[in-house]
Amino acid sequence: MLEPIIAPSILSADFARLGEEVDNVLAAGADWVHFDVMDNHYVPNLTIGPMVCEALRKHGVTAPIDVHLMIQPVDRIIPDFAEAGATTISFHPEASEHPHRTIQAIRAAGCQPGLVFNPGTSLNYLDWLLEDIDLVLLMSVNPGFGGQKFIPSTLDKLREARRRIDASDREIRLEVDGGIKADNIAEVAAAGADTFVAGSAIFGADDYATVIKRMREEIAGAGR
Ligand SMILES: O=C(CO)[C@@H](O)[C@H](O)COP(=O)(O)O
Repeated sequence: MLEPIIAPSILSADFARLGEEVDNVLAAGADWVHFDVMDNHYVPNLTIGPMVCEALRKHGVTAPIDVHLMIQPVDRIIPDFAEAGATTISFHPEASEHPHRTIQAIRAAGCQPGLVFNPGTSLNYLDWLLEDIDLVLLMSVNPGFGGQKFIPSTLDKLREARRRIDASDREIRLEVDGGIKADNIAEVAAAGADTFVAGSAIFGADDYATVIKRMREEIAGAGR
């Protein structure tokens, strides 16, 4: 099992003070910055794009930026995000007409490709794509908004994704996103996740360091 990664979703940060918020959450012990891109087409909300990613890099953010594309079409924005400093770029396979081509485009742009699965999307896309990606992201809410409740069937799906990843000899991260809190992160870790996105649970806390520390303790105690 890979070392756990905590990736706060900046969707729940104060956008008026984004650079400071990202600095604070990284200083509080976060590993990655989770960057949610919504287009008001594939999902019913509109957020941020490559210019904001580039602005965070110019601000001095050196931590990995984990870009989650909730957009359709997917491919034409990939070079822009790569140039803006994205580390991983994950997309929803059903939003791309040619998911394998999209994965190749992300890799060719110098980023790590990931596939994202909505609660209702089958893992069957992994049958022929797992060996080409570096990250599997399971949504534990329907994408579009922060602050939603964790969907419990994600636990079985995580176990199935873990089984598939363990059958591969490549290093592939298993990320989970949606309704992750200090109170449920242990069961999510026990089900096989190694990378944890949390928005409201971290940015809604008075003290980011305390909640991140508690999350790490819960993960460590989960008997992974
Ligand atoms: O991608 C999304 C929502 O579409 C997530 O990254 C949320 O931003 C997570 O927020 P919380 O459920 O942790 O508040």
